[in-house]
Amino acid sequence: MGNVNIINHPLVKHKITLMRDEKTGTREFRILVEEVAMLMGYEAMRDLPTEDVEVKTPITTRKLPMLCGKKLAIVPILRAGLGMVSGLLALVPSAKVGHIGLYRDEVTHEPHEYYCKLPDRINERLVIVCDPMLATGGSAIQAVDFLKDKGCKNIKFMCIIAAPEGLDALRTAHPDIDIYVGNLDEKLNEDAYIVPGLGDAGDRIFGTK
Ligand SMILES: O=P(O)(O)OC[C@H]1O[C@H](OP(=O)(O)OP(=O)(O)O)[C@H](O)[C@@H]1O
Ligand SMILES: O=c1cc[nH]c(=O)[nH]1
Ligand SMILES: [Mg+2]
Repeated sequence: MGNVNIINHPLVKHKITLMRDEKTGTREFRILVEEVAMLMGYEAMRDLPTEDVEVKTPITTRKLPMLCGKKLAIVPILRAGLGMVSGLLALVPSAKVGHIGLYRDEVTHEPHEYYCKLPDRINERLVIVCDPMLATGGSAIQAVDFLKDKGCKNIKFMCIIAAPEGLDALRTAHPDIDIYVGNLDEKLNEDAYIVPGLGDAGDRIFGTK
C-alpha cells in the first residue's frame, strides 16, 4: 500500500501561495514551480537507495554512501509537468527523463495521449511522475496505467496542488504508489478546475493564453 504525503512545510506553503496569486507573472511562476518541485523532491527521494563507495578524504579513506542515481527516471506529464523537471534534476542530475504527453479535453475532461518517450529499461527504475495539478485524476491515472503496462513496479507521483476528488481517484486506481502533494485544496468547480487552485498551470508556466 502506498502512502499519501501532504508536504507540511512553511517554505512550500509560502511558495504555493505566491503561485496562486493571479498577479504572479510567467517568469516568477516558472521559478516557483521549479523551487517547489525541488523542495518536494527532497521528501519524495527520502528512500532512494545508496551504495557505499570508497572515498579518500584529506584525513583518511572510508567507504561512504552515494546515490545509485542511474536507476531513477523522472517522468513529467506534458506540458505542465515539464516545469518541475529542472527542480528535480537539480537534486539528482544523473536521473533519466521520460515524457508522457496528455491533454485534457475541455468538455469531457478526459485525458488524451499525444506523445510518449521513455528511457530504456524503464521497468527497472524508480519512476517519479510529476505534474503540478491533480484535478479529476484522469491524467495521472492514465500516465501510471501506461507505466505499469511497460512493467514499472516502483512508481511515485508528485503534484503541487491536488483536489480531494483527484486524490481519491488516483488512490483507488493505484493504491500501491506513493503520492506527494504540496497542498490539498477544497474541491473542483463545474469546469473541473481546482478551487482555489491557481488556474491552468501549463498556461501560467508557458505564458499561453
Ligand atoms: O487531473 P486531471 O483532471 O486530468 O487534470 C490535470 C491535468 O490538467 C492539466 O493539464 P492540461 O490538460 O491543461 O495540459 P497542459 O499541461 O498542456 O496545459 C494538468 O497539468 C494535468 O495534467
Ligand atoms: O485547476 C486545474 C485543473 C486542471 N489543470 C490545471 O492546470 N488546473
Ligand atoms: Mg493546461
